[in-house]
Amino acid sequence: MSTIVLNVENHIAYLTIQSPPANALSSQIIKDLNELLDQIEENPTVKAIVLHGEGRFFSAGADIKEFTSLQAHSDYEKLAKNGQRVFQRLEDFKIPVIAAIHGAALGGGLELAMACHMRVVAENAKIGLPELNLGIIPGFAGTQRLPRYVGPAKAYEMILTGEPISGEEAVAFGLANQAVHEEKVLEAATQLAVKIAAKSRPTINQVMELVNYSRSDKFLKGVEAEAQAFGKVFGTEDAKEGVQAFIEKRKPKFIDK
Ligand SMILES: C/C=C/C(=O)SCCNC(=O)CCNC(=O)[C@H](O)C(C)(C)COP(=O)(O)OP(=O)(O)OC[C@H]1O[C@@H](n2cnc3c(N)ncnc32)[C@H](O)[C@@H]1OP(=O)(O)O
Repeated sequence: MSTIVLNVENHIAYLTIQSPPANALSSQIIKDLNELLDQIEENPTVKAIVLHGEGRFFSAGADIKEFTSLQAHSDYEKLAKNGQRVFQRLEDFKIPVIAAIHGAALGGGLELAMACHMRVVAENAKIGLPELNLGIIPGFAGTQRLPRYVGPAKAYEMILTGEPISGEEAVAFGLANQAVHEEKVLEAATQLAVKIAAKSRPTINQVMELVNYSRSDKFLKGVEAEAQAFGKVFGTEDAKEGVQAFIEKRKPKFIDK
């Protein structure tokens, strides 16, 4: 069964993605995340959140196998909008969220991590937006958040080549706060959360509200355009080919249509 588990300890809420083998973000996981945010919101003791994944990866992205169950452009657009809405809620949260990333944060996995406020990564983690390898485009606001962190030149390179960067590179480009050995990721994220949890909750809440104003006005427009484009791109032959090639574990043959 795929899910996310919530565990609150010493003012820190741990959200653990448990969806083997890749912690792929199915619609169910995104729904579960939204419900757990309701629970955290109702808990006045929580002052910091650590989001991590059980098993080999933080998350390898949206559930590619679930894509094959959808048909209409509007279904894919809805899938993108739903993920964007929950990730936006996370970014707007009044409690800081630290993503603890090991293994891989790819596609929707990185988009989820980018909606968090801080990222602690494994030095050897694979971090990227590989959607174009599937003949599709990012759909959970990756085209809007990645340039914000790494600047447009690196964002173009990462999205257009689909190639991941390492945790160490992610720190160098401003995408992550610190890179540590993969076995120390959760511990390092917890240490950061403990420092935050020592502060007064009203001051934490105020900072979360204020830093959000630094976002560009065009961000939400860009996010909406991305969801529409995500739906449209699924109408191409190349999207069908890319998704099928992933499932069949072979290289896609794109025909530019
Ligand atoms: C709006 C958002 C859109 C998106 O997010 S689109 C998805 C973007 N993400 C990706 O394209 C990443 C795809 N996955 C990979 O590149 C690789 O996988 C990894 C680098 C994460 C790991 O590679 P390796 O160590 O060689 O393992 P493995 O055999 O490829 O994967 C292990 C199992 O995990 C499943 N899996 C991996 N990623 C996904 C996914 N995103 N959705 C559904 N399943 C996934 C595989 O199929 C396989 O499963 P089995 O063991 O049954 O063959």
